[in-house]
Amino acid sequence: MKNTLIKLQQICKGYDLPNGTHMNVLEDIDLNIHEGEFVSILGPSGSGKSTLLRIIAGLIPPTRGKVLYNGQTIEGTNPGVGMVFQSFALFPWLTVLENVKLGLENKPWTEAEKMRKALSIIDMVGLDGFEGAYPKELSGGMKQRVGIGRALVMEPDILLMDEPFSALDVLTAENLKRDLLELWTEKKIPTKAIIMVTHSIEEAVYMSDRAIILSRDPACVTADISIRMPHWRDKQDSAFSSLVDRIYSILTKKREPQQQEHIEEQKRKMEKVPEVYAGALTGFIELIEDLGNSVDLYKLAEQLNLTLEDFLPIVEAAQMLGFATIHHGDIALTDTGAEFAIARVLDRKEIFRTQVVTHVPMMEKITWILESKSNNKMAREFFLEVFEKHYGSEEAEHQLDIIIDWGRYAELFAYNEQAKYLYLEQDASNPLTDM
Ligand SMILES: Nc1ncnc2c1ncn2[C@@H]1O[C@H](COP(=O)(O)OP(=O)(O)OP(=O)(O)O)[C@@H](O)[C@H]1O
Repeated sequence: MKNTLIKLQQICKGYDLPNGTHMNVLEDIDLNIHEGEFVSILGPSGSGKSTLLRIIAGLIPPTRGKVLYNGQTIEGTNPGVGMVFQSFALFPWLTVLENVKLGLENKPWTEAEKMRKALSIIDMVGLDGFEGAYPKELSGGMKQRVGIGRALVMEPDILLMDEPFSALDVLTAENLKRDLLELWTEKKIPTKAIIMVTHSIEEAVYMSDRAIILSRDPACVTADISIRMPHWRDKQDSAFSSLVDRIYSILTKKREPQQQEHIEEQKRKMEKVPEVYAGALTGFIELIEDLGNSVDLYKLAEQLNLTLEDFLPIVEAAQMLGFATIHHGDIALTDTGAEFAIARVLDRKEIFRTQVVTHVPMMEKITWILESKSNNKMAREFFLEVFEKHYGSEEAEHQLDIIIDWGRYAELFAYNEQAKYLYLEQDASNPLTDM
């Protein structure tokens, strides 16, 4: 059995929001990372992937639970990790060499030793000749090479990477992935394990030995998948694409049929809606219909040139509203979805209305409130305050925008953009009546 480098024991993390409520982000995460593993962490946007990585790094403490590194509980920053950030996080006033050497500040090595190690790592990450350059003189890919060099120069046992390639263009990212993988697989670096947060399933399957998949609200580990193909992996290979499909299915898995109490609980909790406007959803359903009603999600995302982050909410919304189902990585329209795709505008709105009222409990509450008011109107601010109590202020704005968009498309209510209030359609003839 391989040595366990990192052990997460029942990690929970929550945040107190400014309005006095509490949001649980991570719940009871148990995870062991072993020597020799390259592990990817995948999950929907906002699920808590970065939070988990920061807890492993000791940059933020868990609310409950423990992180052990080599069997020792971590208090404060984890001495065994080096971290690479999506945004590179370089100091613009320092040269490449100075940025890299920064990682060595706390190492008990002589200045000459630090210099030797820094120059050697700069060479290894492909920046030989750029030691004296400043970040503004470098391309994005080169900046991230500095970011990786700064983490690796510390000779950390564990390299943590938070979406290290997502700020780079595709070719640059591919190039850097190959170079990093070469350092890792050919053991040119003493790193014992790598943990990478990514939105790209393909990247995870290409690079890592294990994919950990998180759910959302709060995040739990829903799957832990071994990736046993030897390097270098061929993305065209059927084993490669079937694994990508499998992970896609897990990430887009429709919720299991729920117990009545659970449904009631979700209603109370005001389940979040995916952040997708009705127009985008409609276009997506039309596209599936044009492609023959059923299509491989992974290939579709690739063809549309969308990242998982862009794509998942659309798929989630289509499932949530009963327009589509996912099976083995393929998305297929339901009968309602197929009917919606070819319906005329007014029929389409009616179908959308039925689906939204059935599947989004919040819609019924909003229309009920508007009906109950004698002037059939209510300020956006009122709903925002209610939403803030549940989601926090930033999320509340997004959620309300989507709910308003869906409600307007379904013609359940209208919205006055200038005066910022919701009102029932029959009031549309006189939208400026006093509130
Ligand atoms: N300091 C904080 N205070 C309050 N909420 C926070 C804080 N940091 C993160 N969050 C919230 O915690 C949740 C998880 O955030 P996190 O960045 O870990 O998710 P993620 O999966 O990495 O997201 P993404 O895929 O979009 O990068 C989000 O809802 C975020 O708004």
